[in-house]
Amino acid sequence: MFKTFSEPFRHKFPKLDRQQGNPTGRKPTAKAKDWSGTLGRIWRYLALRKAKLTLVLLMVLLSSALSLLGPYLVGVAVDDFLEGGEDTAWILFLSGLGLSYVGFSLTSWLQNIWMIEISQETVYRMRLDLFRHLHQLPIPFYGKRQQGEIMSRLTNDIENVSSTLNSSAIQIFSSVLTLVGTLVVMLYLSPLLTLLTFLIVPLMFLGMRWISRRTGPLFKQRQKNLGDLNGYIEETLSGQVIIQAFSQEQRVIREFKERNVAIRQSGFWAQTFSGFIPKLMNALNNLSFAVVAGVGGILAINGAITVGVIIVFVEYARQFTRPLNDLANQWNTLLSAIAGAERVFEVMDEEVEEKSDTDAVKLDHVDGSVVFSRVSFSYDEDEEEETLEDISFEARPGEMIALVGPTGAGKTTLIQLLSRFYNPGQGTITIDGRDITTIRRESLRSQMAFVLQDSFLFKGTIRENIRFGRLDATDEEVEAASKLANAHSFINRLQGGYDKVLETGGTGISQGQKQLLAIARAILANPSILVLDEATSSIDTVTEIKIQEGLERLMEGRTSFVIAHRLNTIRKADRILVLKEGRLIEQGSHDELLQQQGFYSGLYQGIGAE
Ligand SMILES: Nc1ncnc2c1ncn2[C@@H]1O[C@H](COP(=O)(O)OP(=O)(O)OP(=O)(O)O)[C@@H](O)[C@H]1O
Repeated sequence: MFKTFSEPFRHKFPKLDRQQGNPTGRKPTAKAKDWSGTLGRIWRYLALRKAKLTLVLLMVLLSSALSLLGPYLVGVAVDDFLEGGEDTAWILFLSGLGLSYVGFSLTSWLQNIWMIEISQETVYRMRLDLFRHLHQLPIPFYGKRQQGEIMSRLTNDIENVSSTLNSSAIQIFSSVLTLVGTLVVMLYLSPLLTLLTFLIVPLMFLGMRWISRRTGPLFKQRQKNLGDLNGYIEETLSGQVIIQAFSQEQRVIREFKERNVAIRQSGFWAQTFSGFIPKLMNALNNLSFAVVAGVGGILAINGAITVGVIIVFVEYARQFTRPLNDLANQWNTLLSAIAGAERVFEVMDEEVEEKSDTDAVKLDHVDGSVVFSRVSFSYDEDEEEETLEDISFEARPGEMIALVGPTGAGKTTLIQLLSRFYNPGQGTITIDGRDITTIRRESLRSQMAFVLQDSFLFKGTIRENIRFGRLDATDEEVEAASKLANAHSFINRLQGGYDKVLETGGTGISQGQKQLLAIARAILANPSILVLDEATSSIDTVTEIKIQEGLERLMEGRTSFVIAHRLNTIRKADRILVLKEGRLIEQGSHDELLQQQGFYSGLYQGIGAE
């Protein structure tokens, strides 16, 4: 597990936008782009509640049968009346009709509540699977996407699936059943009138196909636009301070508008096209009604059928087109839910960080000797220039290694390779003589801790935030670590002390205090290897001295890699690695490097002159 995680570190990742290659060298996974595949996967979730689903299907079957019974009874009654049947038949007919309606309501109600239960369970599992999966994805994945966009998949898209399952799925099924049932009875009553009613089916089919070909991509586009907008909102809300500091409010609003307009447009066209469906169905309905009534009338006059049959038929013809109507209406919801589900499965198909190669080992303890041999790496496989080129060095247990070099030289990249966020293109990195690709990531990272410029703090008490370093630490251990980190006195001065609740990101406490907490966290974690990113921003001298002291205690006996900006730190380092344009151009102690009169000594004059 990670000990600390920081904003500056995370900000490195968006650079991946430019990356077309595959950072981990793994094969990209095939994405679910097909309907049947997506439906099949939704089905697998539904199938987990097979028993309930069977009950629902039973209710649908019953309610569909009962909905067919009503009109049939009306027809029988009309013929009976015209033929001057017995008075008591009315009582039977009325009670039959009443029972069929009550039964219909009851079965519909039951199928509804059971289906709600199934669909809630389904999306509950989907949400959980997606969330779990998100936490196994490699860091480069997050560099390629905005957080808000990912959140949109967890919320909007899953919600879409849920509401469709609640309403549409059952309706579609019951529509299909009613259709089949109606058809059978219609054929039995009059094959000719059935054939006439059927004439509208090809028209409906063609109309629907025309419309859904247009709405499908539009719904998908709308979901995508919604994701973009969410991403943008998340980004601008978390970047409020910078936005206001640079007076960029207007630009942000303008960019928001562009995204908002995109949603309006895709939403408008999707809704407009889908709005044609009920209109088309209505027109075709009326047409079929007129044909059946007209031809039926002629047949009745000629004595080919009874009036009762015409009444039943007209009712069935409507009943026949109603499920078709419902199907057409639910089609849109279904399309948009499939688009949502596809986006959810797309993330689930992202390959997780290899959990462990079969022969990868778990390390309980490492001494902390780190060796880079001839390591080269490029974020973009197609790029000729490598980000790191032929890097070799050794860090012995407990040594402090300073990484220096101009911006963009590759210091952070080197750390990312050491923590296995990326794998080297060439060469090997070993810890205690073991190639890190043969060590389980989790166990590798549990030997490391990071103290970065702006360590991330979660919403929770100060105690919980420090305990993040080691979850089973006692209160005494948390306080002891805080004392060593020089954080104890400032924590005690805060209202609530260790129980003060911090907001996400640690708003309410200063940069320096955040760093002291990060140091306490790292001390508690007791790692063998430390990564420190020295603060570049100015911190008041008193806090800075406290931080330095805390860091020194933390570094004692651990192999430390410090992205160093301060002369003080650099001078104390056992070895300084000087990076320039991805190459390790010099290494040695401060004095050795000065004697070489090379790049470092030039850099030193610069730092010294500051
Ligand atoms: N995730 C990424 N995707 C693509 N390129 C990246 C990524 N991260 C860094 N780079 C590029 O790799 C090079 C080295 O970057 P790196 O962040 O390692 O430099 P650095 O020495 O840590 O710089 P700084 O001192 O400014 O933090 C830079 O050219 C940078 O643009």
